[in-house]
Amino acid sequence: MKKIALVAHDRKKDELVDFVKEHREFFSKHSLVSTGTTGGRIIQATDLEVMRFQSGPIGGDQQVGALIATDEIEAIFFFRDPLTSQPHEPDVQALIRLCDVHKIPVATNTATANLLIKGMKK
Ligand SMILES: O=C(CO)COP(=O)(O)O
Repeated sequence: MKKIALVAHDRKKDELVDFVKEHREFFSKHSLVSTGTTGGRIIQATDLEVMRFQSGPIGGDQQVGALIATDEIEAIFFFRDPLTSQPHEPDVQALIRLCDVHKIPVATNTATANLLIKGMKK
């Protein structure tokens, strides 16, 4: 089974946690991976099983990217903070770029995330 990746910048973590809680049943049927801090928050809030990588700024985004490159990711929910500059912005861009290279659906906000879940349920 391919994996779903869950990633959120600090000011978007509450939104992603709420989103995962709202769609707990859907996410419970998938294999989940996450960057370090985001994954910790989701585990704490939901009891879902999540494989955690390093925190984003120290390589976690690149670890998710590596799974895209090896065709192990089905979709990414990456709630980005568009109003705060990130020290690892090149890693963020690289992750989004790899989604486009490999045609992996990536939802960067709740509106798209809801549509993506609808599409994946079919
Ligand atoms: O920085 C991130 C995505 O770019 C997320 O990393 P954390 O989940 O470790 O905060």
